[in-house]
Amino acid sequence: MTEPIIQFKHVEKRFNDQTVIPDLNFTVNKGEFITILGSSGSGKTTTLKMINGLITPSAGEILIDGQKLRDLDLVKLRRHMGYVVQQIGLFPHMTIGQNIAVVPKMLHWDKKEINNRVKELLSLVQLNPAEYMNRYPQQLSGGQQQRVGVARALATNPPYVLFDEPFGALDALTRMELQREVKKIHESLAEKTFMFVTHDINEALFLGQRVMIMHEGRIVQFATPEEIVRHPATEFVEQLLGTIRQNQDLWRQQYE
Ligand SMILES: Nc1ncnc2c1ncn2[C@@H]1O[C@H](COP(=O)(O)OP(=O)(O)OP(=O)(O)O)[C@@H](O)[C@H]1O
Repeated sequence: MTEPIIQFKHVEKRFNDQTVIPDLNFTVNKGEFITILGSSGSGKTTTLKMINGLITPSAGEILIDGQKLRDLDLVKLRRHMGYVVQQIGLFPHMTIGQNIAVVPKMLHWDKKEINNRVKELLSLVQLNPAEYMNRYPQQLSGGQQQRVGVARALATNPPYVLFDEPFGALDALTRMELQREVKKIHESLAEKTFMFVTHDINEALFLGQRVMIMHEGRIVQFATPEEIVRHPATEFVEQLLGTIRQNQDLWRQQYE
């Protein structure tokens, strides 16, 4: 059964006198993996940050699990929302284990529980706990650091995880590997809602059970990857799909 978990109702966002999001309406259901795709400046990050309260809407209503976001305690809300960004910001003077344990510690989990959780999460993101727990962030590759970022976001078992271009700076192969991992993690953790911002159409279509395509602050299509590929709703969506073909053509021309 579908259960609405994040709802935007006539949400508007203005920065100074510039309206970047005029009227946003959508519903995400519990357990969905949603990707948000769009060109630069289309409002993807603004939308994501309105979900965890880092940005406040200028008008309209956001409901989280049926409750008005503006009535919620934002500190508590954020503890229920994992957040993974491109510059993951691991604390350089803390070990990987300590980095993952920051929020559980704040919540006064006991030492043994934290230790077990750190090991469990490192295994989940395919990093051997014995090898990585006591290393420092600078002793890890960019891809490994992003894995730690994903582990840290999942530390307190939040029902929602928000991703903002987390793999944007990684090389293509590492990126693909991490996309597969994140997809597997979503499948293995029942009922977690993932919202994932990207400007890479391949990533959006591969990861999203539904893909929200944004253009100039509006949703131009919000549908399954199959529906988008079969029936692009606008010329902009067609152009996006066209970039996949163009890349393939470029590649072929070069080597034929
Ligand atoms: N704090 C701010 N003050 C003023 N304008 C802002 C602010 N944050 C975002 N904007 C503007 O809002 C619009 C949407 O920005 P947003 O970061 O949401 O886009 P995006 O789709 O995530 O882009 P990108 O893919 O480049 O990160 C842009 O025109 C941006 O300049």
